[in-house]
Amino acid sequence: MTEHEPAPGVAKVDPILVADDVVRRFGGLTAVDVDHLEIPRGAITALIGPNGAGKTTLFNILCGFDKANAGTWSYDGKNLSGVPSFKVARMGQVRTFQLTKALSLLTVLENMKLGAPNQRGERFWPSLLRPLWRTQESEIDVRARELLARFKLADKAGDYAASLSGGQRKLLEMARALMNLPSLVLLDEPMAGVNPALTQSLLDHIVSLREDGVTVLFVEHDMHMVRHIADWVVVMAEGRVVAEGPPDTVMADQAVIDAYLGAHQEVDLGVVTGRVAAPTDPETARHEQELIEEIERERTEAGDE
Ligand SMILES: Nc1ncnc2c1ncn2[C@@H]1O[C@H](COP(=O)(O)OP(=O)(O)OP(=O)(O)O)[C@@H](O)[C@H]1O
Repeated sequence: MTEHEPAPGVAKVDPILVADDVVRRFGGLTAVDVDHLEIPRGAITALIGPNGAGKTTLFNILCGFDKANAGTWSYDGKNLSGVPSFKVARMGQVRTFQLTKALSLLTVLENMKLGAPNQRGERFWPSLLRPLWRTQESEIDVRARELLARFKLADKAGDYAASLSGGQRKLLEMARALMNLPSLVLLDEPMAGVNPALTQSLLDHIVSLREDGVTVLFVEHDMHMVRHIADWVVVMAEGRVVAEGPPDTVMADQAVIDAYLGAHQEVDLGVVTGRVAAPTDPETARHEQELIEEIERERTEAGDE
């Protein structure tokens, strides 16, 4: 990946995501203070670090779910600073987001359709061009069902998402992100709250994304979880990137061990923790609500026909 020893901020041959001088403060607390970070294209990168290291905050900034106080970041050479998350998604960089209460009241198939790009959000034109809209609808339906089959959720298509187990929800979140044909997928603790049997299946799906040419960046609290699948590991502590490199090199790095042990995480290391729902920026929440209302209208129309 590089001719030099891996060090925080190391340059990559072909980065897909580049961040510079990104700072996020909450009152007097500096949650993120990253000088320079490059995410390699076509690889699986894990963002790890102890509790409170700033991983989630940085992740949310990179995909437009939170705003930084300072800094710039770009995806595929396009500046993303200040771009809201649903526009970031249309550019091909998609994050998974946890099933909110509203989304769990939709069926599994409807959840999948919500992940499709450039359709309902721009609905004036499609409604004027109804036949075209219908073609797009059936293409979306086919893609959704193919992905559900791949993620072994085909027989759940008509079930409410609320009825899925924790692990199945994680599979649905990942499958839904793929509706957007992304080139970069950001996964927020994909293994959190998942039983060991499904963890292996989730890990396999992450590896299969890379095989499809998709770049993956995922946040993980448990550093042992990443050893098997990450090509590259970025370690954060106290808002900063303290180390990066291949998993085995990083796990043996004294700065990394100190960061974890210094934060008194030794008891927590093997634990897969449940996470709170990711925050939603107001614009994305409004967009999501509009989509839900439209699905509900379509359900009513279908019932009337
Ligand atoms: N909305 C917020 N308001 C105030 N402080 C916040 C907010 N979000 C995060 N923080 C603080 O910023 C710091 C970084 O938090 P962040 O959630 O990014 O860490 P993390 O590395 O993802 O930790 P974890 O593994 O526990 O999820 C913490 O001290 C946290 O308390």
